[in-house]
Amino acid sequence: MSESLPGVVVAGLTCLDLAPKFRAETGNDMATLFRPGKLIPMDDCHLSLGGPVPNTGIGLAKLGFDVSLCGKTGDDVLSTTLRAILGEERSRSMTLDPEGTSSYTVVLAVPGRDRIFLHHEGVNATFGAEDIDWSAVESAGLFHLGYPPAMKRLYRDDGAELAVIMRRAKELGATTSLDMSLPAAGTEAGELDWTSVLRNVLPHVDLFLPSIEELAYMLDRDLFHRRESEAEDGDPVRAYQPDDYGALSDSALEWGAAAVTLKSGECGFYLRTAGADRWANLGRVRPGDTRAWSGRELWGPSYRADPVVSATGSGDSSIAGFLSAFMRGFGPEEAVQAANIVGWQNVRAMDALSGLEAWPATLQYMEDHTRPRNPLELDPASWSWSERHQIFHGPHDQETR
Ligand SMILES: Nc1ncnc2c1ncn2[C@@H]1O[C@H](COP(=O)(O)OP(=O)(O)OP(=O)(O)O)[C@@H](O)[C@H]1O
Ligand SMILES: O=C(O)C(=O)C[C@H](O)[C@H](O)CO
Repeated sequence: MSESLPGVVVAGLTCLDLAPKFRAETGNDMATLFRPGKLIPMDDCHLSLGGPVPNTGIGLAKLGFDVSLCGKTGDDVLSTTLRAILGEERSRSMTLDPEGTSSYTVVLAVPGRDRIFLHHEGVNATFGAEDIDWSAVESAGLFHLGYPPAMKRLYRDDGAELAVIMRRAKELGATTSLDMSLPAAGTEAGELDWTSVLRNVLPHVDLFLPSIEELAYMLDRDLFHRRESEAEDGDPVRAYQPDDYGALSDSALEWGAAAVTLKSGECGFYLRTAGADRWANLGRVRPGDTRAWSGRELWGPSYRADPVVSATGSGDSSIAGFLSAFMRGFGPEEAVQAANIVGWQNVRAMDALSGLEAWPATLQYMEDHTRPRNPLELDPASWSWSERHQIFHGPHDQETR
């Protein structure tokens, strides 16, 4: 018998990713690599869709959901390419703005280094409520929006337009989820008071899904810079402490989210949830067992990928995994595992979508407890490991184990 799954609308940033492939022999010493006047011999260029609209949207479609994509492109050759990759059917709900340029990202994925993005905002800067297919939201179970920090109209005026969109989606009965991106330092988004934006927006967001670095940047800039300098040349995510997760998620829950997840790259996926009262106020997609989702603090280690080809879009993919389990009625432990599995599927491929598999295969990976994980060391005095769920329970976790 086929499953009956809710419909989904995914809105927000859409772009074209151009990822020139570096050769292994090129090495990864950045100072030597990027010198004025130099020619770097490259392999072919991987062309793919970028941003949460295609990455999370098509990710969810691969996982079995019927998804409407609400993004925006200009009327140019990048748009023609983007729409050709997307296909006619999926492009139908996308807005075409004849006045603007399409957004693109040049992805510099130097082997063994975190990727660098050269990003052009293009028409994502003017994306607003009128670019959303509200008739689809009326019947959708879930409305997901991603990357306001790279979408000017959504973050200006303390996020007024974003708040309008999230409120309307909720009023139309959809469960709402929101993903972030890292505001670019030194730009308007980077200098913004994100606390005011989040205070305005989070009352209308059920599932808030940023990464640890994004939320630290938005709520505690000193902490963000401290962890960055502590990491020196390594991954700053590794420098964050469990108490940072607790403090940052506290604010997000206090301002109205029912759940906050903090994506943490190789350090895995963290989930914290509000109490039962907030869970009673979800949209059409809601857990069968509200209690299982109330007052939770869980952290699942990531899965070992060998090799990690590119982490581009791993956050978008992990969200597709998390939402997929959530919308199928699984508990929070399984939703965290699904996020880590789909994030892991993602990093095995250059782009955000080619590594992703269908739900039955994903479920099999989730159930395989022998699959190797990356190390995650948490203080056993406050974090306990559950053999049954293969997950850590934190000091704020209210479930009796
Ligand atoms: N190197 C890795 N090995 C295994 N899993 C990974 C790795 N990097 C990311 N993941 C998986 O993908 C998830 C999301 O990654 P990450 O935390 O980097 O998201 P993000 O910062 O939002 O990313 P992005 O903005 O790059 O899409 C992680 O929680 C983890 O499950
Ligand atoms: O990997 C990331 O951090 C991304 O933000 C991926 C984006 O969705 C996109 O593919 C880059 O343009």
